[in-house]
Amino acid sequence: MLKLYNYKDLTEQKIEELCSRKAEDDNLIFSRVENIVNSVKTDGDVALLSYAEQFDKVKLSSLFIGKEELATLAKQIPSAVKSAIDVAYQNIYKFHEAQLKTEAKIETMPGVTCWREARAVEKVGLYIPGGTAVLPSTFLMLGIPAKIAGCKEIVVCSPPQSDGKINTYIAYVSTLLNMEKVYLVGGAQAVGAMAFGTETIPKVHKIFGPGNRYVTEAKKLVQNTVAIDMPAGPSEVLVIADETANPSFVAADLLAQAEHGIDSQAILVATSKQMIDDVILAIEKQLIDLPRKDIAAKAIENSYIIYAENLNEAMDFSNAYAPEHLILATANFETLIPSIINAGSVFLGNLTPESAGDYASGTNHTLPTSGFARAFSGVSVDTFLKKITFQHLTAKGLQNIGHTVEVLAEAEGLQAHKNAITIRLKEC
Ligand SMILES: NC(=O)c1ccc[n+]([C@@H]2O[C@H](COP(=O)([O-])OP(=O)(O)OC[C@H]3O[C@@H](n4cnc5c(N)ncnc54)[C@H](O)[C@@H]3O)[C@@H](O)[C@H]2O)c1
Ligand SMILES: N[C@H](CO)Cc1c[nH]c[nH+]1
Ligand SMILES: [Zn+2]
Repeated sequence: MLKLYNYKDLTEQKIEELCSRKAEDDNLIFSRVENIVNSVKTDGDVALLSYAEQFDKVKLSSLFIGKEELATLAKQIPSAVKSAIDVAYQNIYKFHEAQLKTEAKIETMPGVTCWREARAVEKVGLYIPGGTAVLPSTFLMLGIPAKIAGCKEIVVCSPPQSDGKINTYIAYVSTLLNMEKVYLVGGAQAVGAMAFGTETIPKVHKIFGPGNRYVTEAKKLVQNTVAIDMPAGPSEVLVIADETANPSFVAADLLAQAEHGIDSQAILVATSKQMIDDVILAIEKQLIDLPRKDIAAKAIENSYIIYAENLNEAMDFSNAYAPEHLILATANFETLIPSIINAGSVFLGNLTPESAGDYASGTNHTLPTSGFARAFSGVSVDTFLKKITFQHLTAKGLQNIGHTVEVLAEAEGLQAHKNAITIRLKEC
């Protein structure tokens, strides 16, 4: 069961260790991923077909499913799921569309105007996980902002099913997003394929999407060649609970992330010892009925509880940990918001389950894990855009700024820089 620590007793070193997310086999995973990515780089499709046999247990006759077949598969989904996907699509679209903003042009000096314009990354690769659970919700979370941003070429990779096809829900989302095809490739090999290109899979400029440790390690590895959204690995949740929390709700939220995989993290930081006992009991009770109880139990075993004396201490730990998801299971959540420094996405109060954001409220569920929330944001329309700066100088502008640039260029000993100003000033 969950290990329990008292925040007051934790040394700096212990806090670092609790926040590190290191695993004993990290080096092994890295070297496996390196081998996979290198063999995709050298052997292309041959390697992809061989990895599909090895990891996905399928002999593929084609590395992709085209638009027509996707449409046929999409027709097979039950109407209740179709309606739920449609609602999620609309909410995610609405929230992300509002992120498109035009910036004002700024006149920094009379006649000197500077501004930024957004342009979509032209070729993007989306990874849709499909190992232990197929995640059509991730397809919505990546495909919708990519479309809103205006990306020209969208390459989609997801592991094949054992029949060599793709899940019907994934097919339905691909029709909603008007995708041409879905490539049947998973894991580190999918990341390698999108980074270097193969005979079948186009090379992209930026790779997006979550995945297991293999996928995430591969994304980190290919960064010399291609940009990535962020490291978005095994799911994490940190719940801060005080005496106003509902222990059954807290247990449900912890288990929701624990069921993603045995390497998920489900951390409770509570300010009441009674609450801790009640949450542990509720976890034991709820686990019994979960189809993925073995996975969830293992993840819970790898996680821990911290007793903090007050909400400030709890928030200090949370900021050090930088969780992918932070749930404030307290009626007093408003007062805590200003002290949140590091978190991927935050869920406020006792009636806001993380599952709402995972599927349908509108926010993006592709979020930084392993402490990367200290420096990265989750996926948004911005992640698919580059901001290009522009400037224009009139004759007046050149006269106003000229002397400053000449002096600075001189100070740096860069005469040609200075001349580019002087030669123009002579003309106006
Ligand atoms: N951070 C986020 O935003 C976010 C969002 C959704 C999901 N997730 C996480 O994504 C992950 C999905 O993992 P998954 O495994 O279900 O699907 P996945 O698609 O990420 O990985 C499946 C692939 O992993 C590869 N693989 C499996 N075992 C391997 C081995 N021994 N050696 C080499 N490659 C191997 C195979 O190619 C397989 O197709 C979960 O950990 C989940 O928590 C994170
Ligand atoms: N919790 C995951 C992000 O860590 C996203 C997800 C997809 N489906 C269910 N949950
Ligand atoms: Zn989830």
